[in-house]
Formats: sequence, C-alpha cells, structure tokens
Amino acid sequence: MNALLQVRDLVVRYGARRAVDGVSFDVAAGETVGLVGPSGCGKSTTAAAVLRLLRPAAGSVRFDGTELTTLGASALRALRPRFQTVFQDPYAALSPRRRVRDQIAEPLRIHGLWSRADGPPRVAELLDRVGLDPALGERLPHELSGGQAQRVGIARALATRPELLVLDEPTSALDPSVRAGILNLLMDLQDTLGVGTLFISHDRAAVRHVCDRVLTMREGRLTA
Ligand SMILES: Nc1ncnc2c1ncn2[C@@H]1O[C@H](COP(=O)(O)OP(=O)(O)OP(=O)(O)O)[C@@H](O)[C@H]1O
Repeated sequence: MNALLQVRDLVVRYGARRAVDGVSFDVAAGETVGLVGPSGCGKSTTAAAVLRLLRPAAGSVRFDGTELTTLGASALRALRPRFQTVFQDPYAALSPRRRVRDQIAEPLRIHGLWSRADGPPRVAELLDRVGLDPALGERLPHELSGGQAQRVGIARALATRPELLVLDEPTSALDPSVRAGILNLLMDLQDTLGVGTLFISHDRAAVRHVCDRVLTMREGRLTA
C-alpha cells in the first residue's frame, strides 16, 4: 500500500543554495513522523514543499498517490482540505480583527463545506475538541492566551477533517508551561482522529515524546 505522503529525492534551491538536497521519506496514514535538526537545516523548506507553498527544483511529493509538485491549481485546491498546517506563531496565523468562530469557519467556507445548519455546531465541536470553551468563539485573537490561540489554530486545521497535518514548530513560540498542554492535545488527537502528521521541531525531546518515528536533518539532507 502506498504511504499517505511520499517524498522522494526532494531538492529545493534558493538561488544557488540547495536548502533541501535530496530528501526522501514517507508518512503512513495515521502515523506521526518527527523531523528534527538544527536551525537552517531545511526543515521549514521541506514543509513548504510538502504543502506546495513552493515548487521544488527536483523530486516528487505524492499525497495519497497524487503528485503535488506538478498539480494544476484547481486540482490542488480540491486536495487542500485533505492536508492542513499549523504554524509556529499562533497570533500571526490568525487575522487580528475576526472572531475566533469565523476563523475556524473559514476553511469550511473556502472549501464549500459550510452550511447554516451544520456550520455553527461544527465550530463549537472543534473548539471543544481542542479543549476550549465554545464561548471563546466570540473572542478576538488578542483576547486569547498564546496556548488558547494555538488551540484555535489547531481547531482551524482540523475543520476540514484532514488526513495529514504538517506542524511546523507548533509549540516553540509558547511559554514552556503551555507547551506540555499543546503536546498532550496533539497526542490525544493522534489517538482519537488518527491523522497522519509531519511534526517539525528543533525540540528533540518533544518530538520523541509525540512521534512514532523521528527523522534527523542536517544541511539539507536526512542523516542515516
Ligand atoms: N526565502 C528564502 N530565501 C533564501 N534563503 C532561504 C529562504 N528560506 C530559507 N532560506 C535558507 O534556507 C536554509 C534552510 O532554511 P529553513 O528555514 O528551511 O531551515 P529550518 O531547519 O526550518 O530552520 P529553523 O529551525 O531556523 O526554522 C537556511 O540556510 C535559510 O537561510
């Protein structure tokens, strides 16, 4: 059976520099794979290529058998609900003037999954799922703590019921006291939802705690 995510011989260049230099790995359905390594080794660039936020110079990224690197805009748009991301800085990822409930509803609206009857209860369910009181849906991002804001980011990423989550340093902008709560939430979501996850972090201990398998990157390559 094919892996949910299959990355082969990925190369990403910034000018002459090879930020990612021949990376290959799989993430199976429901599996949590960690990607660790020092600052600048190419982790975020790998994530951006997987999410098709940039086009690699060479190599292949297959999601559920579909080649993403060459996929046209409308086919890519149709696949996007199935792979979602959570960013490092939860406040930067949320728009400052929109209520939490609208931000969680946004991916549902964008992908035509919103209805007046089912939408609001789905937003409440998502808030509850990430450990937040659904009443927080009325708030604006600046009225949330950092941990609460990251939970909103996770709820938004889960809204379309994705099969793959790409988490790029989801806890490193948070206070250490809040970090453990978010890591526990992520583990709980793995257990209950079985979402495949690529978990990027420089925090090796956190990744070991959360992941089934850990890949180490150095200077654009995976180490053996
Ligand atoms: N937009 C860009 N233009 C030019 N060079 C870039 C760009 N983004 C990243 N780089 C360079 O590519 C290399 C890999 O960066 P990347 O952000 O992928 O590493 P990282 O492992 O995620 O680092 P960090 O943990 O600090 O986020 C670094 O040398 C970085 O300076």
